[in-house]
Parts: sequence; structure tokens; C-alpha cells
Amino acid sequence: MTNALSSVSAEIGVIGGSGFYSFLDDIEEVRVDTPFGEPSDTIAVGEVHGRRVAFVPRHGRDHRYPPHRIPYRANLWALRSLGVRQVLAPSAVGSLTTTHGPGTLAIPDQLVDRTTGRVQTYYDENAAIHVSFADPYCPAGRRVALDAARTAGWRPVDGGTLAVIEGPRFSTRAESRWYAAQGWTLVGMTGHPEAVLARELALCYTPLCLVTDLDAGIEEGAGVTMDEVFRVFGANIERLRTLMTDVVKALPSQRECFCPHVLDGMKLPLELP
Ligand SMILES: CSC[C@H]1O[C@H](OP(=O)(O)O)[C@H](O)[C@@H]1O
Ligand SMILES: Nc1ncnc2[nH]cnc12
Repeated sequence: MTNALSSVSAEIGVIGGSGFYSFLDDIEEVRVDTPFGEPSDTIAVGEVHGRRVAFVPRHGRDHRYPPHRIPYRANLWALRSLGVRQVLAPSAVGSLTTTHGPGTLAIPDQLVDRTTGRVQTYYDENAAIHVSFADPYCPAGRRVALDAARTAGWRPVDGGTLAVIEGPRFSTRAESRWYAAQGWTLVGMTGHPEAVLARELALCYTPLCLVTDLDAGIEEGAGVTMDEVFRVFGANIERLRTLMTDVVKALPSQRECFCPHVLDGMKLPLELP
């Protein structure tokens, strides 16, 4: 175990979600402390196709953090302090439309925040910093993920809106029908504030959403269960892991998107790592 910020570094970060607790083979484990507390777990740093990658399991490797208790700020800060500038965020999500059934990979282009009371900024005092969030995800990362998925034989959904609910409970049928009626297509519990915190650190952030269920308002029956989410995710994890390595390989080494510039000209109250 290496402590804090010795010589270990990585350029790409992967935040694994439910059922996705490990990614790399030959790893160095790093314990990183941050001004926002400890990340969900130690960070595994290794190499994929010659690219340095840092992996953190969002819920901890034993899934001890429920979605509303995840140390989102610490996770992203820790990744950035290791040198990470591009983040890939796989996640298990419900579908709000029958056209995206279980096993579908979706790369949404919008999110709607339905969480309550989660801390969603690094810039809490000593300055008012307002980042642009009209397009919450990195356009270059999305493009790379979609291309890699198509090449690997997926038929990924390009775009759509991820509704992020507070959880930890799943939605009622009425809530679910209401989200679907708004035109939102996916529902999860962790996409916010993760995406906006990445934006506040000028990181590229790309969601890779694996549909594990049709949400309660979309199909008849008992409604989604945790077991169902893990079962469907488990059936797809190896394929998704392989895709993640393809995406890592294809990410640009020079960022030409808008993400690195979102803080340009702003007088930040904190020094970023
Ligand atoms: C395990 S059931 C609900 C849980 O799964 C998803 O987690 P993640 O986004 O980290 O893959 C969902 O958001 C909930 O946190
Ligand atoms: N139906 C659902 N609602 C919220 N989060 C989920 N994660 C996986 N399926 C979900």
C-alpha cells in the first residue's frame, strides 16, 4: 500500500458502480486523503493498453456506501490529485422506456437532478463560483465511448436523459411514470453530484450506463429489486469491463473539448490539486 501522493500517478480515472468493484490486474493501491475526507476506498492504480488508470469503487469494494452517503467530493478530488483528467463512470441504471431493455448500454447526454440535500459543490465559501453545466458530460468522451461500443458489437443508445433520484429506495410507479412522461429515459442514484463535481474540477466526465431493469412505472410486476440489478449487471460485467479497456485505449491524450476550460478566468477559493 502506498500512502498519499508519492510517485503514483494516472491520467484516466474509472469510478466503478454497483457490481463493478475491480478493474485493473497489476495494481498499486494508494491511500489518498483529501480536504473532503477519504474516498470510498483505496485507489487502485495500474495500466491498460499503456495508459495509466486509477480505479475507485464508488460504493467501496464491499458496497458499504449507499448512494446518498458516497463521498463524491473526496473521490473526484483524490482522482484529480493523482493526475487524472478524464473520468469514466460506469453505472447500473433503470430504464424509463421499453425501447431500452435490460442489457442496453446508454451514453446519456443530459441529466436531471432529483436528489435532495447532497453537497454538490467544492466552492462553498470565500467565493461564488458558477460553472456552466448546460452539457453535463464530456463530448469527446461520449463520442469515444459510443464508437468503442459500436466497434465491440454493442448497439449503444446515443443520448437521453438520466434522472438521478435520492434513493436509497427505488421509485414508486407514479414517480417512475412521471419521469418517463417528462421524456427522461434512464434513472439512477449516483450520477449527481458526481458529474457536477467533476465539472467543478475541470475534469472530463463520461457516463456509461448499463440498463439492469425497466423501472417500476414501465412494466407490470413487482417492480425493480436490488437482486435484479446485481443479477443483470453481473451477467454483463465482463463485456462491460472489456469495453472499458477499449474506451481507455481510445481516449485522446490531449484534451480538445471544453472541459479543461470551464474554470478559465475564475478566481477559485481553493487551490486545485
Ligand atoms: C444496487 S441497486 C441501486 C444502486 O445501483 C446503482 O449504483 P451505481 O450507479 O453506482 O452503479 C444505482 O445508482 C444505485 O446506487
Ligand atoms: N430502477 C432503478 N432506479 C434507480 N436506480 C437504479 N439502478 C439500477 N436500476 C435502478
